[in-house]
Amino acid sequence: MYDYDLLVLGSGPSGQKAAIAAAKLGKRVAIVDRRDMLGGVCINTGTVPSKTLREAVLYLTGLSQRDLYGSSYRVKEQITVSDLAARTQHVITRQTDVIRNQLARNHIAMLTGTGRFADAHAIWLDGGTGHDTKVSADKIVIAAGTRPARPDSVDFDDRTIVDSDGVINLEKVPRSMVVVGAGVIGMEYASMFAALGTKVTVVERREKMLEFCDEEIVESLKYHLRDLSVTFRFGEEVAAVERHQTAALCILKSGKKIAADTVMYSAGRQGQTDDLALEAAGLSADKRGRIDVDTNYRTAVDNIYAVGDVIGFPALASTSMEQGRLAAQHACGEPAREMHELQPIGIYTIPEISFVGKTEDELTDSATPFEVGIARYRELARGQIVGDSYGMLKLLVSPDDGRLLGVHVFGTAATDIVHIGQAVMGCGGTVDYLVDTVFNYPTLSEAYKVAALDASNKIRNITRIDG
Ligand SMILES: Cc1cc2nc3c(=O)[nH]c(=O)nc-3n(C[C@H](O)[C@H](O)[C@H](O)COP(=O)(O)OP(=O)(O)OC[C@H]3O[C@@H](n4cnc5c(N)ncnc54)[C@H](O)[C@@H]3O)c2cc1C
Ligand SMILES: NC(=O)c1ccc[n+]([C@@H]2O[C@H](COP(=O)([O-])OP(=O)(O)OC[C@H]3O[C@@H](n4cnc5c(N)ncnc54)[C@H](O)[C@@H]3O)[C@@H](O)[C@H]2O)c1
Repeated sequence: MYDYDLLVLGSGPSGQKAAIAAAKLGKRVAIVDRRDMLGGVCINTGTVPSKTLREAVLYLTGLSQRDLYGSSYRVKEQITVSDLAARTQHVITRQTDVIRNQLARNHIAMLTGTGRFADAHAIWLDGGTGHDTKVSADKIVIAAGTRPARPDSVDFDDRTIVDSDGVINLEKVPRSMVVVGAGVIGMEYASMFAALGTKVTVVERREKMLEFCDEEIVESLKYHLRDLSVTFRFGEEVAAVERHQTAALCILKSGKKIAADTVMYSAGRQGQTDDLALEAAGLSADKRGRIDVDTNYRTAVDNIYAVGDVIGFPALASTSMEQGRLAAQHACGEPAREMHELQPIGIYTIPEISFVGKTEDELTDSATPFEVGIARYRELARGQIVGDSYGMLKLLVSPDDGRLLGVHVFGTAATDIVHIGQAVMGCGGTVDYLVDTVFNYPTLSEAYKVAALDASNKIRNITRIDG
């Protein structure tokens, strides 16, 4: 008899949902995580702190209100790190309490410490007492997540040269900053610091950034960030980052050197599998620490599952939660439907970006005909009311049957309103539904109707000409 029916390694979004799903099926469940890491990277160093920091930045700088009150409008003149940290700490504490409560009321045992495999049905729990405890389970779910990649060529000191974990603990708002890597993490933090008045330089190895997004929207983002004095260096690779007395020095392969108060290295992440003694369970990870799974999130060993960032793409809190739930259902022999293929992407840059479905480039590459319908926030009453003159919603519509092929949103509440398009697409709706629907007025959601009318008008014009 095992100690538990299901044991989860890691309490991030995927681990929590796996544990709760199994508990709801009446299983005896335990979840293991290190002290002070309840909620995982998501709550403690990643999603939640970064999104809270963004809200604090937007509020205190008054940036989103400047269209209405003038370019010098600010809520607070000198914004300090403690102004920003206060809000972040408050939200982390509250969210951790919520998670602790949810786990407790589902009778999930919380085991504190680092787990490593003893064999395929047991782990050693190192609680820091000097005496490891063996805990066994019928099924084990690995939800160990990732940590920032830290190459040897970068002289991290967690003060002037930081990764995305360290950036939330900076002692002061830097006057200048180099962001290495224009991925999602890099661009979200570049936006926040630029809004705070830091002179930001972004160095990116590729010629373009956020290539999976709509190109027009990425162009708009670059325009806005340049307006906040961000410099982009595309097609440039950082070879090394050195710490000096007064500043950090970023050395590019091209020979350029960039000095800055702070360097944030955000060029990828590494699966947290090196502490897991995977070989004791008959498992292994790839060189980026990721574990292979099948469509049911089962690893090469039948009773062991892996979910969340540790299995790689798309590595989002949103998808991780679903993976955890589905893995637990499968492990407990409970039938479940597959995750819906339509998954939204939300990027909390300033302004924010969100989309679902295909991009124009993808449709063009696959020779799929489409028409574009656009709504600009500045032409919506709500856009004027909230002072967003740059936002836009773009619908990509099939001229053959009116199906929505993609929805792309830029600006205020993009990450929320994208779900309207996702629901219509997911239910097989067409552009006609949006044309015929009455939306609350004044709202940003009304953009759907405006864009749908735009696309329908264009399709009708072509049909008239084409016969
Ligand atoms: C700066 C940043 C911003 C982000 N923003 C967003 C966003 O806006 N939206 C979004 O959807 N996603 C975002 N993400 C991604 C999101 O945070 C991750 O996808 C999500 O946290 C992954 O969840 P997970 O369940 O894999 O576990 P994680 O949250 O990675 O947590 C893993 C947990 O496992 C524990 N663990 C590891 N090894 C062991 C062991 N041996 N024993 C015990 N415990 C162990 C760790 O301590 C940790 O608590 C962001 C990430 C970062 C870094
Ligand atoms: N809003 C969100 O959903 C959100 C927010 C943050 C993070 N995340 C997730 O976190 C994960 C990690 O994000 P990330 O941004 O760290 O990784 P990433 O791999 O997406 O981006 C890293 C970037 O750094 C560049 N790069 C690598 N080495 C370089 C070098 N030496 N010099 C210059 N450029 C270099 C790469 O070309 C790449 O564009 C992603 O999977 C992302 O989905 C999601």
